[in-house]
Order: sequence, then structure tokens, then C-alpha cells
Amino acid sequence: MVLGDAGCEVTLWGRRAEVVDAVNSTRTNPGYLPGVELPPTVRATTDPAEAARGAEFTVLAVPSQTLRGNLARWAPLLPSDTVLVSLMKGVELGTAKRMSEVIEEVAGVPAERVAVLTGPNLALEIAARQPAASVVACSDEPVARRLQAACHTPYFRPYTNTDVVGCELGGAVKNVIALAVGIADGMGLGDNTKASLMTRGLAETSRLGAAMGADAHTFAGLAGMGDLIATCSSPLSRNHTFGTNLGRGMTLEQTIAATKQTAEGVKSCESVLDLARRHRVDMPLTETVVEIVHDGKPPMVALKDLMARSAKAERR
Ligand SMILES: NC(=O)C1=CN([C@@H]2O[C@H](COP(=O)(O)OP(=O)(O)OC[C@H]3O[C@@H](n4cnc5c(N)ncnc54)[C@H](O)[C@@H]3O)[C@@H](O)[C@H]2O)C=CC1
Ligand SMILES: O=C(CO)COP(=O)(O)O
Repeated sequence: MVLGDAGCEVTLWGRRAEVVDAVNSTRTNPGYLPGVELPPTVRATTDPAEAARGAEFTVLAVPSQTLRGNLARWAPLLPSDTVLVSLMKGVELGTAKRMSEVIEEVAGVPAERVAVLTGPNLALEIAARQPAASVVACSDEPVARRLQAACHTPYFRPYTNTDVVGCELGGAVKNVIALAVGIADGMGLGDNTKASLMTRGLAETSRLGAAMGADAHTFAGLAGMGDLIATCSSPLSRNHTFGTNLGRGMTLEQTIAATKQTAEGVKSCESVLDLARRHRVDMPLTETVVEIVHDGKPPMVALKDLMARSAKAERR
């Protein structure tokens, strides 16, 4: 919708024929975005070759853990000069790779042909065409500027950045922190607790970023603090809602059953912790989320353990 509103010709690929037909015949996607009118320049197809044909940008927005398998099928169909754009906010389980790294590896393209779009961009608010800012990151700045022009509309304001690592980490780790804040919400805890989790969550994201060569400024920007605030405060966030349900006492199975869409942090908390261990970075909040979500640790016990950690300086 954003690309179409910005004047691009867009071909969406979808795996379900009934969704593709609905988009083409009604110009809406009733299952996901009821009532949102898509621009006339947006069409849909179930044929990936048709979607890829002649694409200046190939925008990838499948759940992170499915990217490798999907892209392996699409890669041979892509134009040789297309720029691949990741909207995904996750880290691959097993490899601990960021989405742009998976793209480079599977599509066999250099980093200059891979870009990332990220920021405080809750889908339902964007679909309502409410004003929002965002970041388009690419190691090749002219490519970032081309993508910026392609998605700039009166309601969507993208800024360029060349720090791909920092932008991707900001997007993936904030989902883990949003789970923690949601859990606190579900436990009935107040704003001091939530602000403390968000701030210390950003501190551990920045520590990981420093170890991985990211620019510290990125975490104070839209891809870091901006997205963290939106996701941790909004009832529209799937990660925040997932955490709230856990904090209210629902089991993991009940919470998964109640979640219709992707809550990336549920899987990525494990791959972020894997990354932290590979880089020898202490990420106590991420570790706590893994313990609650995957090891069944009761949230109240987890919180007590977090608070009982040894006293530290704020900046290390
Ligand atoms: N929804 C949001 O507000 C935002 C989402 N994102 C990111 O975008 C990425 C995708 O998220 P959403 O679109 O919200 O998730 P979603 O769960 O709403 O939708 C993902 C789409 O992929 C399809 N899908 C699911 N499994 C698939 C598979 N194995 N192969 C092919 N297609 C599959 C689904 O049918 C659906 O159409 C995530 O990484 C998320 O973090 C980023 C910014 C905002
Ligand atoms: O990334 C998002 C907003 O920027 C969406 O967050 P959720 O995936 O938690 O809904």
C-alpha cells in the first residue's frame, strides 16, 4: 500500500489463491486489513515468477524463520539487478543470522543489493495512513536513497541509514523486550517497571550492537528507541499482547493458540540469546524471556531473580 501510494507499480505474491483473488477483485485484503483500500497500482498473484519479473525492488515480508526456505525457491526468478528489501524483524534460529545475512547467502547477492526497512511501523496504523517515520538502511547509501524515494508518501517518512546491523538488531531485539513488558503488564505491574524494562532492554540491545559493530546512535533513533516505544506501549503489537497473555497466567500453548499472526520475539528470543553468547554479551532480560517463554519459569520467580542480580554501574 505504501509503495503504491508512493507511485510504484506493485505486484504482491501470496500463497493463498482466495486472498490473491480478494485483493484483485475488491482492492482490499479482508482477512488482514478489512476496510483498507489499496491503491490501483497494487495487484496480487500466486505466481512468484510474475511477482519477480522486472522488479527494481523485491520486498520480503514473510515470518523470519520461513525466509530461507521461501527465498531459496524465489532466488532463481529474481532480476539480476533487483534490490532485496527486508521488512522482517527476527534472527534465524540455529544460525543466529540477521535477515539481511540470510538474504545475501541464499540469493547470492552482495550487501550493497540488500536493504532493510524498519522503525515504529505498526501495520494497522500504517494501513490507516496515520503519520509515521521509518528507516531505510543499506550499506550503499545511494541505494538507500532510491528506496527512500520509492516509499515516501505524505503519511510515511523514511530516513536513510547505512548501519544495517544496528537497524536490524533494534527491530529484532525490541520484540523480545516487548514480550517482557507485556508480561509485566499482564502481571498488573505499573509504569516504573515497564520503563525500567524498556530502558535496560535498550541498554542490552546497545551492548550487543557494540559487540557486532553497530553504530551506537542507531539505538537512540527510529530503529531502536522509536520501535521499542511503539511496540512496548501498543495493544496492536503481537509481541506485547503475547507477553500480556503469558503474564496473566495463560500457558504457552494457550497463548500460541490465541495468537493469529506472527510474534517474532517468541522464536527470536532464543536466537538473540544465541547471538549474545557468541559475542560474550550479557543480556539478562533476553535470558529471562527465554526462561519464561521456553523453560516454563513462572514470571513472578523470573522477576524476583532479575531484581536479585548483583548491583552494577548503569554504564559499563
Ligand atoms: N505487522 C506489523 O505491524 C509489522 C511486521 N513487521 C515484520 O514483518 C514480518 C512479517 O510479519 P507480518 O506480515 O506482520 O506477519 P503475519 O503473520 O501477519 O503475516 C505473514 C504473512 O506470511 C504468510 N506466511 C506465513 N507462513 C508462511 C510461510 N511458511 N511461507 C510463506 N508465507 C507465509 C502469512 O500467510 C501472511 O500472509 C515479521 O518479521 C514482522 O516482524 C515489521 C513491521 C511491522
Ligand atoms: O514491528 C512492529 C512495529 O514496528 C510490529 O510489532 P509486532 O510484531 O509486535 O506486532
